[in-house]
Amino acid sequence: MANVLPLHVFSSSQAQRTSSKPLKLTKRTNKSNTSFSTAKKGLLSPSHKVQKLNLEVSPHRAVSAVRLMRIELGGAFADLLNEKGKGSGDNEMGYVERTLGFRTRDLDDRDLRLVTDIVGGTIRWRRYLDHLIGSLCHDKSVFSSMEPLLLQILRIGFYEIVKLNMPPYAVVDENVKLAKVALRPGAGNMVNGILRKLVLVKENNSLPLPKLEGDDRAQARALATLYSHPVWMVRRWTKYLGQEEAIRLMMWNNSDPSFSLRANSGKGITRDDLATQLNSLKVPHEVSLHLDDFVRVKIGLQNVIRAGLLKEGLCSVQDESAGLVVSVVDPQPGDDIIDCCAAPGGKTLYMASRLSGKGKVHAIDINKGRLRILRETANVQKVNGVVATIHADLCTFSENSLLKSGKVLLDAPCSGLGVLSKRADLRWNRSLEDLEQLKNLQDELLDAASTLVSLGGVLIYSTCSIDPEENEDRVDAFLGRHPEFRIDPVDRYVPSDFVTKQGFYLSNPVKHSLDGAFAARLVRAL
Ligand SMILES: C[S@@+](CC[C@H](N)C(=O)[O-])C[C@H]1O[C@@H](n2cnc3c(N)ncnc32)[C@H](O)[C@@H]1O
Repeated sequence: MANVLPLHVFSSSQAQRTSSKPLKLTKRTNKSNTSFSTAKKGLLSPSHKVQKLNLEVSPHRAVSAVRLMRIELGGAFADLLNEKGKGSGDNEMGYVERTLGFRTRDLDDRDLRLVTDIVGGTIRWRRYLDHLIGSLCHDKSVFSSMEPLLLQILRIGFYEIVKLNMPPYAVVDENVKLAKVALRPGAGNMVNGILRKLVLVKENNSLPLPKLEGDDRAQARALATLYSHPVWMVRRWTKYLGQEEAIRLMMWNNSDPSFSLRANSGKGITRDDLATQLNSLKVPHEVSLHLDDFVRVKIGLQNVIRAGLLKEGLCSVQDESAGLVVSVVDPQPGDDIIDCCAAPGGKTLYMASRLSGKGKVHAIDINKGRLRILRETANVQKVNGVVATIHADLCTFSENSLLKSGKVLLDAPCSGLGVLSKRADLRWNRSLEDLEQLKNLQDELLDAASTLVSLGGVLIYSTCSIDPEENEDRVDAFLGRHPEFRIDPVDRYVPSDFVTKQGFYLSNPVKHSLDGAFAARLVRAL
């Protein structure tokens, strides 16, 4: 980290005496009005002469607490790639300084790993953790009016003790220190009291958790707390999958995600080349059983990012479930493909790499910024010669365009219910109402995309959802409106294990240990 300004090292006792605390945290009443102001302008200004360095607070906890605040306010993402892709340690400490008014020592690799684990885990387990915290506060109003930073510190402590099984008294001490320095001594005392109660009930094996009993509603509420998901998701999955399978799915969503890397054949990189690079970086990996260009990585993605493999376009992070959607499209050299909702380009770029320099992928998207990312990545990955971007609303574009193709992909906006293990915060940002709106949008986009399919051509409809109402039901409804289309079973394109009875592609997180994804091939009559 480039410390260009003189540092003033200070201790927690000094911190408590510091009168110009930059953080003003409002009381938490509900999520939507949660707010906190960042440091006073003076502390942010480049002319500020002294950075306060606190060596007593553990860096990963300070960074985690601030990141959790930012995620709740919508200013950050919880997934590994976003947090690490930015080169991160420096950025993160900058946020700590601007938010809390002090820096800690620089984050090392272990700290960065801990931040990832703690932030991801604390978000996934939020409902469970809040239930425990609320139960151990001496009265309900203490929890409901708790200030946001204090709550985040408690969630971190609870997660470390209950889910990471870290040495409890060290966790108590460290989080008390953080609360004292970042807030005030009284906050430290409160953290101390509640965490110590937790240690006691955990040691006695008497965590105050709900029992799975009563009617369906009561059981759904208990499961939602025990496995930390919104109640509506539990009810939906119980209805579609049964209780046991729903529990397995929630356990998958709460597990540490693994990532797949795609060797970029567009740049002449083979999977063997990628494996050699990973070996030299000491990143353990396994080759994909389903796709020639893919490897799976459980740990060490940080090393891959730091070594610049992504930046140089040698490989991309792409889940095999998304790669298999491209297999369903079956791009061949010389093809002209329309990708209707293309940005940020995961599938466009993989399809482009499979064209071996011949043909074109027309990448349409309504979002200019995401489309710019797609263009830049296509340049880096050296597939820009076969990618043309079109910034447009698919619905108006399809009304006015003469462009038609024998292969049209609609990777529709969806709930993302198949990718909850990677997108830790997504479960809390989705509602049943969103699902209804998305279904209408999916129908509209399907109708629009279908007009771009030439006679005898194929429309591939895909989502990263496992919800039948976004998948099979949308296809059924489409076929009802468009009798000129029929289902083309996907068994020629993906392993039989992924083919549903109706001939669709479905990757099931529990069964395949991949993200959930869906695709249907719909052929237009000649
Ligand atoms: C699921 S994402 C696509 C992901 C992409 N296919 C990939 O593999 O990286 C859905 C995309 O649809 C785009 N979108 C939503 N409504 C649209 C519309 N009316 N016209 C065109 N694009 C739209 C969004 O901007 C978003 O980028």
